[in-house]
Amino acid sequence: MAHIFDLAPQFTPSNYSAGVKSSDDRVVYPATGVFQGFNKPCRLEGDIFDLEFDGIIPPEINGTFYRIQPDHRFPPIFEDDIHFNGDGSVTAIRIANGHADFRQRYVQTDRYKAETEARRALFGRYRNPYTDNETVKGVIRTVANTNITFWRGLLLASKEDGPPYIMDPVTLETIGRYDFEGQILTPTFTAHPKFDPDTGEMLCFAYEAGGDGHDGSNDVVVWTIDRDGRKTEECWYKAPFCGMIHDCGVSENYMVLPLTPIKWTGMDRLKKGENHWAWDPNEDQWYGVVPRRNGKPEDIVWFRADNAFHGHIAGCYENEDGHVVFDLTVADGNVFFFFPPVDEKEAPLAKRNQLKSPTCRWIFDPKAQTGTRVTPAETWMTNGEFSRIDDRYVTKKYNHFWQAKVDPARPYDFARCGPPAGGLFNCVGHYSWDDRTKEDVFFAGPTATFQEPSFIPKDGGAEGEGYIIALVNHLDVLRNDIVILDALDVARGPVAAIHLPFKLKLGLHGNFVDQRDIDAWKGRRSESGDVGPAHPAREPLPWQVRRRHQRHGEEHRQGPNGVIDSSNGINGSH
Ligand SMILES: C=Cc1ccc(O)c(OC)c1
Ligand SMILES: [Fe+2]
Repeated sequence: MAHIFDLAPQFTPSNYSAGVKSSDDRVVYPATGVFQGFNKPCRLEGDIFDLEFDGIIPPEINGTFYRIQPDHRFPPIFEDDIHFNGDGSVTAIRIANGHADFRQRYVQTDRYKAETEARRALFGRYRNPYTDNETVKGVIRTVANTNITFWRGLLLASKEDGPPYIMDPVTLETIGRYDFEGQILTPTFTAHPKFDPDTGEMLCFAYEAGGDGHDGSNDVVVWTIDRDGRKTEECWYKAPFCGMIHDCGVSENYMVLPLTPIKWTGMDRLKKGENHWAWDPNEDQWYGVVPRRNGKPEDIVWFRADNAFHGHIAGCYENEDGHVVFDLTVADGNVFFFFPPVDEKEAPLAKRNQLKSPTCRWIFDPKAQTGTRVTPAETWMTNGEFSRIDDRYVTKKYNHFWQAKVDPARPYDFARCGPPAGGLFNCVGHYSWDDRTKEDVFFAGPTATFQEPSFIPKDGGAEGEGYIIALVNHLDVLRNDIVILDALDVARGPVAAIHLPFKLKLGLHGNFVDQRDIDAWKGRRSESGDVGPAHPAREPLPWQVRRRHQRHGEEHRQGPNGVIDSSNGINGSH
C-alpha cells in the first residue's frame, strides 16, 4: 500500500499554471530539477554543537569556515526559476581543539524581510524587477547569495546584482545593508572583492553600475578601501557592452576585469518578463586592465580573445617585464545554460555536460593598445572550476592552486544518483605551476561530488602548507560531509570527515577565517573598542531616491487619483 503522502499529490493540482504560481494555498516547490533531489530546498536555520566526525580534525586549526548557498525560502513565482535566484543562507563551521560546531542563518536582505512579512515570494525572475509584485517595486532585490567574506570584523554577504549585507561573524545575525559608512552607493557590488595581504586593502568593483542595476549600464567602477575602511580610490570606466564581470584579479599595481559574453538583453525584453542575460556565441571574451592607483577613465586597456566563458581566478601577479600574469579557468561554451542566446538557433544546448574547462594563463602588457587581440600563454587541461590559492599570495607570484575537478573517466553511479546536481565535480585537484606533470587528485567516489575547496593556511607555513576544506555532496543519500585534506597531498584523502546529519544546498563560495582575527575585531567593534560597531546603510540608494522622485512627478501629472505605478510589468501572482 502506498503511503497517504505518496498519494496526496494526485488529489491536488500543481500550484503553477502556465509556468506562474497561481495559488498560495499550499507550500510546494516546482517539480523541476532546480528544486528536486539534491537540489531540494534546505531552508534550515540552526545550530549543532559538536558535530560527529571520522579521522582527526587537526588540533592546530582554530577558526571558522564560512560558506554561502542559494536556498529559496518560498516557492518561486515562476516555475522555471533558477538556482542563482535563491535566498542567501550562510553556514559557519567553527573548528577548534579538534572539534567542530555548525551554525546556519539566512541573510536578512530587504527582500527577505518583505517576503517574510507576506509569507510568500514577491520577487520574480533573476535581475528582472518587471516580474515583481507591485508591493515591492523599488525594494532592493538582491538575495546576497554568492560569497561570504570577512572584512574588518564583519561578514559581507554579497551578490553582484546588489549591495552587500553585513552579518555578525559569531551569531550570523544580519546587521543590515552595508554602504561602507556612506562611501559606496552604487546599485551593484561584486561578490569577489580581493584583499591585498601586504597593504590590508580591499580591492573591489561593480559593473552595470551607472543606473539602477538592471537597466544595462556600461559603467564599471573600481575602488580601493584601505585597511581603516576609508575609500582611497574610485574610478569609473566604460565597458564595450553591458555584460557579466563576475570575478577579478589583482596584482601589485593592476586589476584585471574579465568581461564574459553574457549580455544584457534590453529593456523591451525585460519588460516582457524575459531574462536579463543572454549568451552571445558571436561575441569575444574581453579583459579590462586598470591601474590600482590614480586611475583615469581613459586608462582602461581592453584585450579581446575568441568567444569563451570565464570561470574563477586562481592567481594574478606581475612578471619581470612588468606584464600582468592572469590565471583562470575558461570554458569553451555557455556554462550558464539557463541564459541561452536570444536566438536559440545560434547555439544548441547539447554541449552542456561536455564543456571543457582548462586553466588558462594570460599575460597582458598594460601598456598595449586597447583592443589588442590575445591568446592564452598557456592552456592547462585541468578541467575544473572554483580555483583557489593560498590567499597570502594574492597579488604575488604563486605556485599552488586547487580546483573542484570534473573527471568523466571515473565511475559514476547514475542509477543511484541521477544527473549530478551542479556538475560532475567528482575530484578535488591540487596543481603546481612548477611541476605540471604531477597529478595530486582525490576522487570522491562514484556517488559523491565536491563543492568549492577553500584553503586553511598553516601558521608561519610556506605557500600551500595547510589544509583544504570542502563540502562533499553525497548524491545517493542526500547528505553532506565537510572534509579536511592536506593541501599539498590531497591524493591521500581526508584527514577528517565531519558529518552533517542532513543535506545543505549546492553553495557558491566560502572562506576560512582565523579565530584570532574574529576575536580581535570583536573587541575593536565593541562599544568601547577603537573602531566601534558597524553602521548599516542609513539612506536609501540613489536609484531608489530617483525612482521615488519620478513617481511623484507622475502623480502630479496624473493628479491625486492617478495610478501611482503605471504598471508595464508582469505581476507574477494575482
Ligand atoms: C558563479 C557565478 C555567479 C554569477 C552570478 C550570480 O548571480 C551567481 O549567483 C549565485 C553566481
Ligand atoms: Fe564566483
